[in-house]
Amino acid sequence: MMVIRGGKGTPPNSRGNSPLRETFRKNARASLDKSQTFRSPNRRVPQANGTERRAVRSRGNSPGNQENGVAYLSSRGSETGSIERLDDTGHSHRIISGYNQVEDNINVVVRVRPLNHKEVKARDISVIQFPGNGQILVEHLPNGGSAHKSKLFSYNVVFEPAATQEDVLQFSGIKRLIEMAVEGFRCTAFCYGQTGSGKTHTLTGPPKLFDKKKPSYSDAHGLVFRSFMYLFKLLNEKSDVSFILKASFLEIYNEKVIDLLNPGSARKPLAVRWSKKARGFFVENLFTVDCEELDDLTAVLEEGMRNRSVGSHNMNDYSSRSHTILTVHITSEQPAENGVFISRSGKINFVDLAGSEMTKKTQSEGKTLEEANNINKSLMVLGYCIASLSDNKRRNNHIPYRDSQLTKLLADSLAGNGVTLMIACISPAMSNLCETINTLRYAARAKRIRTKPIVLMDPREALILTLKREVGVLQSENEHLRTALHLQGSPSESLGGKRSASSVQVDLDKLGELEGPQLIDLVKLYVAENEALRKENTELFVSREILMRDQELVCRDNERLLKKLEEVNSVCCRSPLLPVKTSASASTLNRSFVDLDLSATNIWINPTENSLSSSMGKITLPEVIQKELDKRQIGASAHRRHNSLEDLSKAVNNPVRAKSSKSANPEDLDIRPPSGRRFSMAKPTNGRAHVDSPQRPETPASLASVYSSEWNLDSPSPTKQPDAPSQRNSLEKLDVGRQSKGSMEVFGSPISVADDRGESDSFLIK
Ligand SMILES: Nc1ncnc2c1ncn2[C@@H]1O[C@H](COP(=O)(O)OP(=O)(O)OP(=O)(O)O)[C@@H](O)[C@H]1O
Repeated sequence: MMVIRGGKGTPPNSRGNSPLRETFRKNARASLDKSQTFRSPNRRVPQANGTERRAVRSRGNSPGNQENGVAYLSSRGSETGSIERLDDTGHSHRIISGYNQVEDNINVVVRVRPLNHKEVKARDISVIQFPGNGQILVEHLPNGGSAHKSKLFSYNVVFEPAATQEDVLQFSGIKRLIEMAVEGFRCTAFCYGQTGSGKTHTLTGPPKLFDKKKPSYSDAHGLVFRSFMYLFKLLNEKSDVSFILKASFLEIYNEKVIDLLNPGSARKPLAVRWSKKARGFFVENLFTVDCEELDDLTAVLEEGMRNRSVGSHNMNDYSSRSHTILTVHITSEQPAENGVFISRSGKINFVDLAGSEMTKKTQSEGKTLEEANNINKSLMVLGYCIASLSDNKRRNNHIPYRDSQLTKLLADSLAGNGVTLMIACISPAMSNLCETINTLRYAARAKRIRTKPIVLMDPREALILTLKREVGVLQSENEHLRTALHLQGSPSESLGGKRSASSVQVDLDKLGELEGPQLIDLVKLYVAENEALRKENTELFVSREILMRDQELVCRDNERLLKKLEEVNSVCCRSPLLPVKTSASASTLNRSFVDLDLSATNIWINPTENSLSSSMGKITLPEVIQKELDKRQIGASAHRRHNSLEDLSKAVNNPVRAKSSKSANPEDLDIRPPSGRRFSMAKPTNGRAHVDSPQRPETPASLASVYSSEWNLDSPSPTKQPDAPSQRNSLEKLDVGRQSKGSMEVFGSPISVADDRGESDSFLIK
């Protein structure tokens, strides 16, 4: 298993000195050095003056993406262009041409192999022309009569017969695919074409390359090995990211999945199953090898190549008799903000499809014929799937992935969240015209398929990241509310003394090493802290709202009393008995809000109890009035109600239902039905809570009539007691019994109050 650990706070050189990393670097460097030998001999052409001229150059409007002076044809850009190579005689030959490509469609490139010895011997001619701009012109198509017609096809990139293996690596778009796999995408590169068209040659190299125990590196090495080297080069550059590589190699032979890394003497087939969790097919018990170094990946490739099924027929002496899939899983861990690591799981599949065969031409018989039939059948299913997926009308209908093992395993690459590159291999020979046209049509259809690439991220870490952000927001919001409400206490208190996730010092270097259970613990900690903060947040909002309501009631009562006083003064006395001045008037209270400058923050702050009580203290109320007020618990309510908040909060924070006998005092709440219409709760009778129906709303106006006593603040003698029964009822309604049972939810969640028979009703607190 390759682990290049990194993280915030760890100096790169200290990581670089780890023996594991040093081994990796040495190997990667050695392997990359070997890559120098891949340089095509005709890449630099000796000049008459003894200098060397670069043999690959761009022409026309080909992309200006220059690397070491070599023009690169981007397969994902919007440019069109071509690349030429100068031959030994100094003549230029175009080797590659490209056309702009639409993002997220399957990227299709075509490689045309040279005429082989057999074809040359048989004086076969090439029917392929290369007009440039990613186009292929196929000539000599039968036109029904004696004349011939031609057909033009367009692809992302076209590799002409002179293109080398290195050119395919550089210009096919495989490099971008590897980069995306490292970024967490699921990528697939697959070769398609008739038998003997050069699929295996393109992916892995010529036959017998892997027959030797220790193959020497050569120009002949195909795309897979070159991709491995590019992958390690990339990983080496990303020193701040840790990577874990794993590889598997399988073949689908006669519809049976065989593990090429662990075939066993009986070559027992493995089952292909559907994973509900991953929503995709997978091969059960497939051997997966941890790969620390490039050599490990190469060993996987060599082992698989040695174990795969190869046969001989008329058109290819080393014909693949199976479809092979080599997969490299790339898991990365990258430090993100707040000491959290982001994990991504990408992969890249290299798929070498067995070639379609015209059994008449290949003269297959017996075992080879059976193989050919299975190959053709599975390719036909693949063809159906591609045709359906490329047709906008049919792509949402049933796609027959389940009809072959191949399509099951390629389903995600074809239509899922992956990124796919198709390399269509064709023969230029006239004798293969029919198969060539079929392959080109196939490829043209595949080009129309759109995929939706997504990055796979570890959900636990994504969750940690989200929770951490949320905790931060809630903490600052709660801090703000606490300051506004003049409340003491730290968030840790609100967690009930529990350890908070934010207090845990996450060691960035060690986070990546955390095992599953430890990560789960961390997530749990964050969830707990998040919940506690939410609770606290709710409590603070409840406190604020209730204090506001209390204040409002006190102000209204005060105003009503003052109004009555004025009336009494004007009716009973010739001259006013008292200067109408109370420090607890609504205007005063409102002024105190202004003084606190809360309008700006839109946060209401309860005027300090001291200021309220001191101002109230200036007023000597008549005893009977004081009694009445005490009875109704007005004035002192702010304090009392504040105390009851604790209970209320407890009730609120307990699961939806909570006994109100201990928790909320409904008197302290302005309770409204869920519709928002306000109504009151009647005083409990015989221990029962009675809930008035919403059809009998109790408005602030009706509450205003509660205090109908007429009194003179200067005069100790009360003039009237509250007497009207309706008013008394209202008063009683206000003074809802503390014994009533109920349950509630605050702010958007219903509160229900149940009597001792279990009947309940729900409310919203505004
Ligand atoms: N671009 C090329 N340059 C030189 N030789 C090539 C090229 N492409 C293919 N060949 C040669 O053609 C022969 C057949 O190629 P290969 O085995 O790769 O075909 P294939 O498409 O994989 O066939 P099958 O489907 O039967 O496995 C091999 O000897 C291979 O080396």
